[in-house]
Amino acid sequence: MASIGPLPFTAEAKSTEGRVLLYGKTKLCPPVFYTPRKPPLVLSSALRGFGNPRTGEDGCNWGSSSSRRRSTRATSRDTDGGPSEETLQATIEKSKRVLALQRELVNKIISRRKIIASIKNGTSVSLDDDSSSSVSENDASFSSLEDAWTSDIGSRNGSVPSLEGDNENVFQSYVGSSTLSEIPVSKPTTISCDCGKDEALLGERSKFSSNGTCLDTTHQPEMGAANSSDSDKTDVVLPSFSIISEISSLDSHKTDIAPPSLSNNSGIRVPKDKKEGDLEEATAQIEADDEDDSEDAKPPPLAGANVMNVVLVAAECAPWIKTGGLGDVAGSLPKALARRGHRVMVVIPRYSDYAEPQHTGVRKTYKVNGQDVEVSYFHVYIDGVDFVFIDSHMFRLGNNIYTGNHVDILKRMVLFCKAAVEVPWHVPCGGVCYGDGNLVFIANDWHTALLPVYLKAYYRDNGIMKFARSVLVIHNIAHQGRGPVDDFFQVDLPEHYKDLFALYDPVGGDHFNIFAAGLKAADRIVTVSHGYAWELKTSEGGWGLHNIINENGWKLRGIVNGIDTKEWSPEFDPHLTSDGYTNYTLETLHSGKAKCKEALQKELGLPVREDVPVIGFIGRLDNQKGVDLIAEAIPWMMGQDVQLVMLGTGRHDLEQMLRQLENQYRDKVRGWVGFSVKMAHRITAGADVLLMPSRFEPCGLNQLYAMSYGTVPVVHAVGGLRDTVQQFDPYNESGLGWTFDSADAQKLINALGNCLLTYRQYRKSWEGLQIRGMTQDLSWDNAAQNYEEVIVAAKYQW
Ligand SMILES: Nc1ncnc2c1ncn2[C@@H]1O[C@H](COP(=O)(O)OP(=O)(O)O[C@H]2O[C@H](CO)[C@@H](O)[C@H](O)[C@H]2O)[C@@H](O)[C@H]1O
Repeated sequence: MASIGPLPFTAEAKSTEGRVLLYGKTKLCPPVFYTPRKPPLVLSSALRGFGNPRTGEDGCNWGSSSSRRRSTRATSRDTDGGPSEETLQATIEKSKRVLALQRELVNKIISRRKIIASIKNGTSVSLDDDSSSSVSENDASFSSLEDAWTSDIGSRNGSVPSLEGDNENVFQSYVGSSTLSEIPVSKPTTISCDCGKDEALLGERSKFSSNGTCLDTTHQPEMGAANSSDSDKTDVVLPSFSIISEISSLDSHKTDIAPPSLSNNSGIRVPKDKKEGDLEEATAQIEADDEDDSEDAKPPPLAGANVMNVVLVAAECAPWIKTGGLGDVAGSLPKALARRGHRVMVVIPRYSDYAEPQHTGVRKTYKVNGQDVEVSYFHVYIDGVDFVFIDSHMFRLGNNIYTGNHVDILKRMVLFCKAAVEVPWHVPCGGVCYGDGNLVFIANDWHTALLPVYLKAYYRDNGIMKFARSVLVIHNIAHQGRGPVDDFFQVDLPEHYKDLFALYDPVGGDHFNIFAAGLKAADRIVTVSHGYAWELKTSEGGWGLHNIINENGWKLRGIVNGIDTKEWSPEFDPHLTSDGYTNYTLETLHSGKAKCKEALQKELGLPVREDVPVIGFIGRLDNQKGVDLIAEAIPWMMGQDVQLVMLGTGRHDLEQMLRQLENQYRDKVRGWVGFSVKMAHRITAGADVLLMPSRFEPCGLNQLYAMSYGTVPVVHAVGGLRDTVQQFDPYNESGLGWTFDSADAQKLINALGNCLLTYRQYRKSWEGLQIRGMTQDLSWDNAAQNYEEVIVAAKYQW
C-alpha cells in the first residue's frame, strides 16, 4: 500500500433490563434509552397535608420503616401541640381516604403484574381475578404489602426513596414530563412492525444480549424510507402500551405515586395452586423474588441519561478488514460505548464474504454518478454492538480496499456514505431499526467525511433527521480525498454546496477536498490525541486544512485512543499459545516474556540469545512512520549487539529496503514484508524495545500495545506519541520509555543508545519501566467516556 501524503484519494495509509424507553416528544424523535431514575416515592400535596409543616417531616411515609417511625412521632407531636379534636378527626378521615386510595392503587398494580406474569408464563389470567387478590380494608397485611412494594422499588433502584423535597421535584418532572415518556418498561411484549425482519437475527439478538431494545413503530422515518415492501412483517419486541396506559391511569388518580417498576423480574408471580387472595403470600413472594432479582440485577448504564443511538461509519473495521489503526478503532471504540449503555452500530462496506454477518433481506438503490446501484445489508451482533455490512458489487475488493484510481475510490465512498446515512432507517438490528432520533453518526477520516455533508444537505436542510448529529474523527489529516474541482459533480450535491469542498493550496492550487467539507459540516470534530489536536492547527501539521481547523477549533477535541484489552493482552493473546510462545502476566513477566522472545528468535531464524535486546518495528511503510530514519541509523545499530525485527507493508522502495537490510545483516535483522496480525502480536510480545520514529503520529497504537506487553517504546515525541510515552527519568524512576524531539536519525540513536544502556546495566530500572507500562489503564473505557461527552454536546447543539 503506497502511502504518501495528500495525494488524491489515497486512502490507505493514512490513512437492560433496567433500561427504559423514553419516547420522543416529536415524530422525528424516536425512543431513547435512559437510565431509570430512582423512583421517588412521594405523595401528592393532598396526601402530604398531614405532615408536620414546622419540621418538614411528612406524616405519611411509604418509605422505609424508619421513615414510618418518624411519621408516628410527627403525629404525636401534632397531638401534643394541641390540635382540636375536630382537626384530628378530619385528619383521620383524610387518612382513611388516602389509605383506601392506596389500596386501590396497589390492587391495580398487583393485577397488572399478574397479567404480566401470566403473559410471561403463558397462562391466562382473568381480570376478574383481581378482586380475589385485592387488599381488603381491614387486611392487616397491608402494611407488609406496603413494605414489599417500597422495598421492591427501593431494591431495584439501589435505595429506599425518601420523601424529602428533592425526590418530590424529580417525581414531579417524572410524571409531569410525559406519561409515556419515562416509564420503566420491563419485559417487552411482542407486536408487529414493518421494520424488516430476520428471524435468525431476533434469535441471535436474544442469544447475545438481553439489552432493552430501542423500539418504536410510531417513529418510522419519513421520506418513505422504511420501505415495507422490502421487508417482511416482523414480530418485534415492543413495550406494552397497555401497561403504560395503566400507569397513566394511575396518574389520573391525581396521586403522586412513583410508578412501580414494571421490570420483568418484579412481576408478582401468583402461584397457580395458591389462593390468590392470600396477600401475605403474594407479598412474601414479591420479597423473595426481589431477593433473587437483586443478585441478577444489572446496574444502570454508565452513560446514565446520556445514552444515545450511535452509528460509527468507517472504511475498515477489525477483525474483518484492517489496513491500519482505523480498523482497530472502529472495532473497539464501539464496544466501549456499548458497555456504557449506548445502542451502538458500526457500518462498514462488505468487502468479502465474512462468516458472521447474515443477510437482512433489505435492499436499497442509490445513485452513483447517475447510475442506480443496488446495495443490501448484512448484520451481526457481537459484544453489544450491531455490525452492519453494506454489500454492493462496488465493494467486492477483498483486502485491497483502497485500490483503483481516485474517481473509483470517490464513487465507492459516495455510495458508502449515501447508504450508511440511511442505515438507521432501513436496517433492523435485533428486529428494530435505530430510527433517527437521539442519533449520532461518528464518521472517520476522509473516506466517510461525506456523511456529515449528506446528513446536512439531503436531510437536515430539508427538515428530515433534524435530531441526528455527526461527529467526524480525524485519524490522519494527511489523506484528504483531494481531486480536481470537477470531482464535485461526482458527489451529487446541490450546486451551492460546491464552496464547502473548494480549497486552494500553494501546491495543488484550487481543488476539491472532501475532508474540508466534512470538517465544516460535522457538528463536532475529534482527533485521536491532544498533541495531534494542537498540531492540526499549525501549518506544518494541518496539511493545508489548518485554517479550516482553526476556524472550527471550537468543535475540535483530542481524545487519546484506547486499546482493545481483549485483543491486546499478553494474558489472553491467542497468538501466544503455540510455537513456543506463551501467555504471561505481570507476575510471570520475566519468564513469560523470555519465552516469547526465544520463540520469536526461533520463528524468524535469528540466533536464540536471551541477553541480546530485540528491537521491533511494526507499521505501514511510508513517510509518516519514519522508516527511513531507521535505515539511516542502521550502521550505528548494527555496531551494537542487537537484533532488529521489522514488520510492514507499504511503499515499494521501503519494502525493498527491509528485504535488503535482512540480506545484509542476516544474523541481526529480519524484515517481514506483508500484513500479519499474528506476527504483529508476536513481535509485540517477544521484543524488548519497540521503535516508533514516526514523523507525525496522530495517536499511534503500537506503542500502547507494546507497553501493555512490557515492551519499552522508543518514540519520536510527536502527536499521540508525546501524549502517551513519558520520557524515562532515572533519578525518579519514572516514565514509560524514551523519546526524541525531532525526526532526526542522530536523535533516534541517542535515545535508543540510552535505552540499550538501561536494558543492559540497570535491570531494576528496566523492570520498573515494564511494570509501569503494563499497569496503566489503557483500555477504551476512559476514551469512550470522553466520546460520550462529545456526542452529547453534539446532541444539544443547534
Ligand atoms: N504489516 C502489518 N502487519 C500487521 N499489523 C500491522 C501491520 N502494519 C500495521 N499493523 C497494525 O495496524 C495498526 C496500526 O496502528 P497505527 O496507530 O500505527 O495506525 P495508522 O497509522 O494506520 O493509523 C492512524 O489511525 C490510528 C488510529 O486512530 C492512529 O493511532 C494513528 O496515529 C494514525 O496514523 C496496529 O494495530 C498495527 O499493529
